[in-house]
Amino acid sequence: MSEELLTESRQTATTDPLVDVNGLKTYYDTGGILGSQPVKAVDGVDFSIARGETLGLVGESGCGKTTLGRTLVQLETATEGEVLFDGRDVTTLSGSELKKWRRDAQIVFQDPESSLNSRMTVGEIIREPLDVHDWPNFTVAVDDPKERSVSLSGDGTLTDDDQADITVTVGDDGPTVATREAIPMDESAVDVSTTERESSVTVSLSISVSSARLRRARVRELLETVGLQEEHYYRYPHQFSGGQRQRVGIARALALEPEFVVLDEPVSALDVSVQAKVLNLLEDLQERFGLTYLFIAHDLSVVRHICDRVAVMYLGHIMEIGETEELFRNPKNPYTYSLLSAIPEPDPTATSERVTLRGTPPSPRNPPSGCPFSTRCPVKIRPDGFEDVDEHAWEGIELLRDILRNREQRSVGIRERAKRLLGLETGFDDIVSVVEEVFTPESKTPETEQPAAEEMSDEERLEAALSDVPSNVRTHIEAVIELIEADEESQAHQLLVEEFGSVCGQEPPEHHSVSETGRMSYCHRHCSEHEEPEPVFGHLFDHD
Ligand SMILES: Nc1ncnc2c1ncn2[C@@H]1O[C@H](COP(=O)(O)OP(=O)(O)OP(=O)(O)O)[C@@H](O)[C@H]1O
Repeated sequence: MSEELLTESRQTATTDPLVDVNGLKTYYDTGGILGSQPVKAVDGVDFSIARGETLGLVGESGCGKTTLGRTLVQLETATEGEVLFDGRDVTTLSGSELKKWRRDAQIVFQDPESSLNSRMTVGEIIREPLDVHDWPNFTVAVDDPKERSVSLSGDGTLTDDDQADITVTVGDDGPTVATREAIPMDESAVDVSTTERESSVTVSLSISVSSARLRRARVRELLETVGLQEEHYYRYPHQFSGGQRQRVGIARALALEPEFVVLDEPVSALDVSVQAKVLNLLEDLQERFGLTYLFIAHDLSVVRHICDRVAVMYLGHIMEIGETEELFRNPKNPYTYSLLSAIPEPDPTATSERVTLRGTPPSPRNPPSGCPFSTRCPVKIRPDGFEDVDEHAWEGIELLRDILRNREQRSVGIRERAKRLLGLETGFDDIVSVVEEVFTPESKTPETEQPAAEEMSDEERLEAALSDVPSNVRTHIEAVIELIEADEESQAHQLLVEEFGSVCGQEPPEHHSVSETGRMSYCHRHCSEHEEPEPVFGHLFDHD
């Protein structure tokens, strides 16, 4: 497709949303006893997916991708917010209305091994949704050029939907019948007659083929559609390879002709050689049936290849969302940048700097206040007066604060928390050891320069660790140490927040438009007063 055409089709796509998500939250364990916090798996997201578009959803493990995908197809109940599907909020549907809508939105799971019932044949697996939904419903549309009132007798249900299973056209030479392509039924299986009056017409319909037979025929067609063979109908999942099993999962998802499909890591469990084939199949199916996809993935190169736009998720929030190529080439959000910088650069002469994120994301039970990424952000805004503190000392402050922040884990000792956060195997005996670990200048770490720690007093060890830390920082770190030694951990944390905190840890950011194509980024750095990023990370925002 030429560049121009691509742009044009994408512009058309974004003006016609099929799925429109507003303020969506999905929390788990909301009825927690003893005041325990819910898991805020999805914590207020807004985005839309255009008809025919593939939106990628990426982010570290546990950031809420699967929960978001499952909430969109109503396999999880939204705690708050709405999911508009063709303009209708599906979070409020229940009973038969919900069942009817489920046909339109399906999901393909990551692991075809565990998502397919091993005791059912492949045919039964694909047929199951058809049975559950009593497919086909034999909806009948009547096209009468004289536009008289129409009634139906015999088989079928009258509809004015242009996607009716059977269309009867009333004509001077008698009625003619057309069946929809997805119904594997010959027109000759429908016996139709009409009784016409001046202002009304009655259509009598008799269908001579059983639903069971049609379902079997539909399954055979679906097998072929996904690149399997008719004779696979009676085989069991264990007789197939991983790629074939995923094709079965895809056929099952397509059985009811959905408009929207959540693909939850559809190729992650497959051999690399098979991945491309399944991805090609998904692309072909999208084109053939006009499908809209939410494509959840870990593998960013796959996302870059297959998605029109990408949403980057962190701790239940969408940090950045926009057109794929633009976002990959020039990420605007510090988290997107960090995530992308972890991909090995194909061009060895490329100069962009890698950002290694420390530790793992915070728990969604206890997310940070302010920006969700604030505890790990490489370009977090500093408060006035500390702009010149060197990176190493500032990183020490952030680490110390993070160790103390995790109130949820208060039962876990400071030593253990430090160990988990820093990913170090060596233990920490006390706060002095922690301060030593996080603040000791790198130039002083070789053992030859220092007497062994056990030969030094605590004062000497702290002196060595904080020797390069500027006095305006050091005063506060010493106060923190005193508070921790007095068992006043939460006060120590409070002190760090008050002295070294900034807007990033205090207020949630806004979503800022960061490109002409409408890409959005959730970061305080886009506010005019904070636009000047620190020189060390200047390249993050100076990339065009
Ligand atoms: N049924 C559940 N009950 C309680 N917590 C849950 C449940 N399902 C998921 N979670 C939690 O919600 C958070 C988001 O999980 P989710 O599976 O949506 O993330 P993810 O980004 O899809 O992760 P992965 O990439 O590993 O699949 C995690 O902290 C997870 O432990």
